[in-house]
Amino acid sequence: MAYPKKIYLVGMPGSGKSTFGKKLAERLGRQFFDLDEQIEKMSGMTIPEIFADAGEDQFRMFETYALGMITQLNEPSLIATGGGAPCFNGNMDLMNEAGCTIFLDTPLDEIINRVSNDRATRPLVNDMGDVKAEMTALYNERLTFYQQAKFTSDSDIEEIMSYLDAL
Ligand SMILES: Nc1ncnc2c1ncn2[C@@H]1O[C@H](COP(=O)(O)OP(=O)(O)O)[C@@H](O)[C@H]1O
Ligand SMILES: O=C(O)C1=C[C@@H](OP(=O)(O)O)[C@@H](O)[C@H](O)C1
Ligand SMILES: [Mg+2]
Repeated sequence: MAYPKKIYLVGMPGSGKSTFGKKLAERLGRQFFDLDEQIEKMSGMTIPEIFADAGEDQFRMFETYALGMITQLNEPSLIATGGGAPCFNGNMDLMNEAGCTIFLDTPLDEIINRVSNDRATRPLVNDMGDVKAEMTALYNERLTFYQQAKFTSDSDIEEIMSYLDAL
């Protein structure tokens, strides 16, 4: 059977959605979209600029709009979402209705290491004082959304392919 037309990766910032998403899209032979890149193209601003100049609420509006646009495209695609995308404006329901959602469940310690080395491009993390404590709190807040994904994996491409093959 054909794979779902839309496959979305969800998970914490730093879990590897953008990096792993490209690999998985290649393996599936389908188009890859990074939601943040689409927002940057659409707005003509970088993600840090949007947060600084327009604020997070405006960013969330752009994010939901871009997600809707990509979801409506007819061709099959793999979409790496931003870490907050599933947690606002009913986006998780939209993704679950439109296709298949996969939670990249990278261990929190690994996520904290990665984002600590990579703060400038991540406005949410850049504003954190105690990254470890605040990332842990964010993870606990968001887990309820991420757990609504149809499948969970720690970026194991073979495990994910087996799941998709069995659909
Ligand atoms: N499997 C991996 N092993 C080690 N580092 C990784 C891995 N995947 C991603 N990274 C690094 O972690 C950071 C976050 O990855 P990214 O793909 O941007 O995550 P996300 O899109 O979920 O925020 C980047 O610096 C990236 O190079
Ligand atoms: O977790 C978040 O709210 C965000 C995560 C980022 O994407 P990544 O998860 O790809 O880093 C980006 O959408 C924005 O900085 C907000
Ligand atoms: Mg990303």
